[in-house]
Amino acid sequence: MSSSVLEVPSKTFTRAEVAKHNTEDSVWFVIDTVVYDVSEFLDAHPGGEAVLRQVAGTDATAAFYNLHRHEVLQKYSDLAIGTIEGEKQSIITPQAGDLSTVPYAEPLWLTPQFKSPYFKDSHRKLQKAMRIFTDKYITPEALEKERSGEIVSQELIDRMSKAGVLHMRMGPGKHLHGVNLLDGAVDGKEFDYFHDMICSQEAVRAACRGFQDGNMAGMVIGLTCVLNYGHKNPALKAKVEEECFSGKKKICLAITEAFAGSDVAGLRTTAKKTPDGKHYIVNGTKKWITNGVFSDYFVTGVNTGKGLSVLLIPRGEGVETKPIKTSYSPAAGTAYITFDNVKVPVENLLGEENKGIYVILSNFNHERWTMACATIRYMRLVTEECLKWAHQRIVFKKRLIDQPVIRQKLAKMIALCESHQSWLETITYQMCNMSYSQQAKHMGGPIALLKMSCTRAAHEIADEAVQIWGGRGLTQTGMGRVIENFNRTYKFDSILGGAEEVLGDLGVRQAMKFMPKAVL
Ligand code: HEM
Repeated sequence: MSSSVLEVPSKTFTRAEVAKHNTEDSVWFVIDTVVYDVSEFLDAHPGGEAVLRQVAGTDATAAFYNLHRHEVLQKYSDLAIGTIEGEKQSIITPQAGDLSTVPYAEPLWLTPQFKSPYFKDSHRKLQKAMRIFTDKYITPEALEKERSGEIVSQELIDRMSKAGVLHMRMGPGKHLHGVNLLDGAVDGKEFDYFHDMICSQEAVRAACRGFQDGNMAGMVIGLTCVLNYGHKNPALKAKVEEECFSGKKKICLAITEAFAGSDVAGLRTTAKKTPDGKHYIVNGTKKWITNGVFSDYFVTGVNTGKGLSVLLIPRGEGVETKPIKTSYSPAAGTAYITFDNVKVPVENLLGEENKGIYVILSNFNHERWTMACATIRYMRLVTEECLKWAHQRIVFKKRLIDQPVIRQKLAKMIALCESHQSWLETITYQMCNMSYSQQAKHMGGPIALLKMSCTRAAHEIADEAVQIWGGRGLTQTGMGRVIENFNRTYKFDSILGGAEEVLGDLGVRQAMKFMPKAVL
């Protein structure tokens, strides 16, 4: 663990010296033994000048932590002028890659006193490397883009490509063989679903749900169809694979329409073959397409007369995308797409004509499981934030944690995190030990039920978290931003990739397939 304290100038002062700086021209105070000179910051302080003047010359530690996140002090470190003589900072400043020391903030397998049968050295190495990568590169950009609504930068995409992060997001497979994954944290041939789970769960810690989808989620669900069903046209498959993994081009999955959400059989976008049989002419619309705004390729569900087919459509004449305003950030690049007489070579058909349902279904389990990984980890992050806040927030002359009603809420949140993570790990273990066809037969139901259950749990956790945080849980900046983001966005996971109700029903119907014929 590399946690440390804030880096501040080495000069020391006595508390008596600090006390003198409570004048019109000079305002100093102490936070965790560090001396701050805010005389030039009074005008710029978002909380106003008066509150800073009220604590001038005193120890403002309790007042500060009642209102700010510790990271504020990292950001404004140039206000620190030294420390109090003979005293030491006690508040930990986390470093990139650190595990949290807050109870229940990490899954059990990452908590030193607990053991797990599932995780090997390569999982632990990957977790560490992925956390450093997320803390250093993903989180700072996520925070900026989530706010501005701009899409992910080419710089970050290039970095993810070079580090093999883009490749790993697609899950285990041949596309990882021979690729250098985070400086050798794991060999591509050994990469299993637990490594995959780690990548999802670490990246979500940036706590920016719109950016999280904007950060190549379209590729995770779209490129898979090309990898699994592009074999009829190996040259095109190789080209698209290379372009997407190198970050040069972006791809998304375009299935959903205004007419048909989870009901993929009801699609109205049509693809009709030209008389010479060389092209399809595509007409129709798509709605809520993640990354559609900036994608170069659209893996598109079309009606080919006798059924559903899937076409790889490059951006070009007749393809138009425009952003849709949703409750999460425009950073997700959510699009409304129109296809207007778009000419697509027949070689761009993925899988068989009229049998596109298999192409789409081929990735459903992985997509839903990935969403469960992320939701469960985001739930834990929210719980961690609540534990920290309850520990430091003082109201009615007591810390929140001293109120039994708050402890009840936290107990429920912790139990939901632990139970869903355990269930996820059990399912992941089965996936690691099954062939693709066994997974298709046995895991569709359990994964559907897991995703349904964790988005219900997310609903409970969002609700309790906002109650614990009050107005801050509804405020996009400052201390409660993680809670606000989660509360505003957890619903995406209960709709995307199959609505809760559809998945619950699927889980039970799948189970009934194995029901013994005998009356029990
Ligand atoms: C070096 C010292 C300080 C810095 C750099 C600082 C910075 C900030 C920043 C960036 C915010 C915006 C909200 C956020 O991002 O969390 C804020 C809000 C605020 N600050 Fe400070 N602050 C400092 C010290 C203090 C102290 C000592 C007090 C009170 C005695 C105080 C009272 C407030 C208040 C009342 C708000 C508004 C909080 C809210 O809207 O919930 N600040 N401060």
